[in-house]
Amino acid sequence: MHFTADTSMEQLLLRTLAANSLDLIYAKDRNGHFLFANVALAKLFGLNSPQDMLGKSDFDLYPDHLARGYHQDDQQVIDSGEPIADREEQMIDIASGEHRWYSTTKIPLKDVNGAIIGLVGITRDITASRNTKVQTQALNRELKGREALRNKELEQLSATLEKERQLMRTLIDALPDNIYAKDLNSQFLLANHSVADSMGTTSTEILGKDDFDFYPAELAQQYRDDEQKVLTTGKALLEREEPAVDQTTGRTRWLLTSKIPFRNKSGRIVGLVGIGRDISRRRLAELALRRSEERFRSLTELSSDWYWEQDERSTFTDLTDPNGKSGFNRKDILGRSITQLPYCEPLSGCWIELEHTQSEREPFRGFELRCEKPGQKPRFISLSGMPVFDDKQNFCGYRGIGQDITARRESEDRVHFLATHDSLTELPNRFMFHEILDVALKSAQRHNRALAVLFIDLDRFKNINDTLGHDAGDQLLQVIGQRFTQTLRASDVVARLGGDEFVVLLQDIHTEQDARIAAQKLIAAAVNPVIIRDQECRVTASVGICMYPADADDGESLMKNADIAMYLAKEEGKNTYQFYSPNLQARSRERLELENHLRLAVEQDQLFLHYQAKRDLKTGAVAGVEALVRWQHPSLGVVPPNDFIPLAEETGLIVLIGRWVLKTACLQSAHWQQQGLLPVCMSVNLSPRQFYDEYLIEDIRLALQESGLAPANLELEITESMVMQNTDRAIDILRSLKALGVRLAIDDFGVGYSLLAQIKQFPVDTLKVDSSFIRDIPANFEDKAITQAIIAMGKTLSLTVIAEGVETLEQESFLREHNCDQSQGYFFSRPIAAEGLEALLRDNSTAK
Ligand SMILES: Nc1nc2c(ncn2[C@@H]2O[C@@H]3COP(=O)(O)O[C@H]4[C@@H](O)[C@H](n5cnc6c(=O)[nH]c(N)nc65)O[C@@H]4COP(=O)(O)O[C@H]3[C@H]2O)c(=O)[nH]1
Repeated sequence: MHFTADTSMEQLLLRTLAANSLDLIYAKDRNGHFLFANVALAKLFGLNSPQDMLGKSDFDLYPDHLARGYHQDDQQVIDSGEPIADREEQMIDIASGEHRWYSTTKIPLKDVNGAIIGLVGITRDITASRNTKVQTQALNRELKGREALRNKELEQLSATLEKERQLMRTLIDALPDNIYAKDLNSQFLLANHSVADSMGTTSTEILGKDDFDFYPAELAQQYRDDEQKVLTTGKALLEREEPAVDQTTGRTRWLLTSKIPFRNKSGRIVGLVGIGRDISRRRLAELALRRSEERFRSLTELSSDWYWEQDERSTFTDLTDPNGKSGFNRKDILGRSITQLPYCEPLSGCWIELEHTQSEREPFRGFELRCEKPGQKPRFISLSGMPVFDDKQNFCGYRGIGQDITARRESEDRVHFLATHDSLTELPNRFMFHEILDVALKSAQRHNRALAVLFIDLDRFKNINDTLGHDAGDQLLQVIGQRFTQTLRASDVVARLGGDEFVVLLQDIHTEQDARIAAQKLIAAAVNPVIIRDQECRVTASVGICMYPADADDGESLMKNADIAMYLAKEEGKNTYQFYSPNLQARSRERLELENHLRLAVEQDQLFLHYQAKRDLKTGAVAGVEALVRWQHPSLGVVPPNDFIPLAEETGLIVLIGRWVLKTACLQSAHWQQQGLLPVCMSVNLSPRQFYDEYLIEDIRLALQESGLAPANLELEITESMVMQNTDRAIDILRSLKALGVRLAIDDFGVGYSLLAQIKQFPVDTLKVDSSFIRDIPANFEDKAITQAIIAMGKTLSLTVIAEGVETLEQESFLREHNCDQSQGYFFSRPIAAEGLEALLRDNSTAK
């Protein structure tokens, strides 16, 4: 079927549209022959008019393979009655030969009955849009691909970020430091476990809160102020040490805190990051260290110690000496070793020993040095040091302390001095003397030289000690000790053995004569008076000499033999010297035996009394009786008092003997009275020791009490010398005795040359003229004059005067003539036993 010219308006419009359409518009019959084609289609085939298309099929226009395809599509539309819409397909532009894309819609062409008579097709050149579409699709595809990629990347990134976030979180939570972030209001944006734990909360709960929610206000305010400063100034706060209170334990911890501002992209500060490291331990350690250092410093300041350090060459590198006790300036010692210390020398050991110790890197303790700077007192220091090693055990040097031990050393020297010297005289003591003697003996042996030991005992020293008191005695010993030392040569040694005993070592001597001269000098030195408390005190010295090697060849024997010789000198009358000789030893032994026997004598009642009567020169009657002690020695027979009283006095046994005499004499006198005899005064001798014995008064009181004797019938005889030494003390004792009611007599008067004025002070009743003045009467004019004077003096003082040792009628006549009150002596009566005297007393009683 063809379209005709008389189609309606509508057809016209369609034709116009179709003719002008750029799309290819066509209609085909059921066989595929074109019923209609518009201009655009005709142009496609290079035909001038669409009319040229009519009746043709695609096989006429297209290559077969294309035509077949189109034909199939056509048939499909015709057969199925279903249109093909917008089928895109590529077609060749026949005119240009180029491939172009078309979108084809084929719709079944129906007649008025609805029967399909062909098809209508519209094909639009969509090459451009297709290309655009393809491009767009490609672009989209690419975009999609990219998006997918990006999404993948984003996913990966986010996974990575999450991982990192987790990692970071784990990390910051695992860190022991406080890590947190805060916003501009100091509110927490982030906080790790450490922060949360210290605040007693959780990392989540903390968010949005600030320090005021957890800390005391003052502390929180301090934090806030710091943070605001960081946030406003933009300056980080770095490593500030600050306290923090642990909210769980309440414990104050110390944190080393840094707060750093952080900014957004535009550089504006939006918050801060904080890191706080717990430095409590470090601080405690520092505190402990500081305290330890302070302690060390204050102890160093307090102590007399100083502290030093040395390098590996053992030279000083440091000196801590806050009190300047070392006596060294730093510059004096830095760079020097101990052996190079100025003005110092070793005391203990020697430099080599110390150097060896230090080279062996061994510790040393108490290495003592003597330091003596010119013109200064020597100082003593002690150094102790320990080697110092580093972690790898490499030797780094020494460190140690120093101590000024001058005081200790001086006191040690003092102790040594005291141990070896007599504290009173400061002379060497017995111990020291033995040491010196041993050394001297060895030297004498080696050099074949002689030496001498002189034993000195002061005569009458005990008397002075007893009468003047111990202080005076001590003073005397000091003076005599000094004199002895000054008298001898520097090489000689004077020592004090104790009491009044001195010993001298003469070293450089050749003969006995040298020792003799020394002994004479010593005796002369002792004899010079010593003024003590304004009183002249005199002692003499008895010296015993023992020579090495002649008399002994060891120290002990030398001392012993010199002692024996000294006793001989005493026996020889004192104030003299005596050389040792072997027979002296026998005498000394005898003396020792006597002493032992005397002791036994007291215990075994070997002592007894003789009594000597005194005559009243006016009446001729017995005026009194003197008790005189005797010793009935088991083998020697009766020993006279002059043979044992001095020994008893020396050994102190006299006190016991005297007590016994007192008691016995009082009992005897009382006994005579009980026998009906007239009471006579009983005289008893007191020895110096006894006189000054602290129990004397008590002894007398007891003797009187036990015997019942009236005190007035007891007279105590004391010698002139006993009271003249320490008159004050003697007067005191005499007064105490007088207070007992007893009589007192001065015996042996005249030999001591006492002055009348002195005698006046003593509360005595009787003066006994010494027998030495009587002995040569009437021949000796002088003795007569002295006796006369003594009697006169006694009478002036209203004292009873009695003469001793009256042996002849002439003597007694002389005494009576010169108003002497009484006489005592062999002329009237010898000392006799109690029984004999009892008879005399009886006669005396009957005569009255
Ligand atoms: N040649 C001579 N001698 C005469 C004569 N008349 C008396 N005698 C002796 O002279 C001494 C007198 O005693 P004395 O001067 O106190 O001297 C006493 C006295 O100092 C002391 N003595 C005696 N008995 C004691 C005593 O009990 N205690 C103390 N402490 N000393 C005593 O011993 C010294 C000597 O005593 P005796 O040997 O008993 O010696 C006695 C006596 O026997 C005489 O006419 N011619």
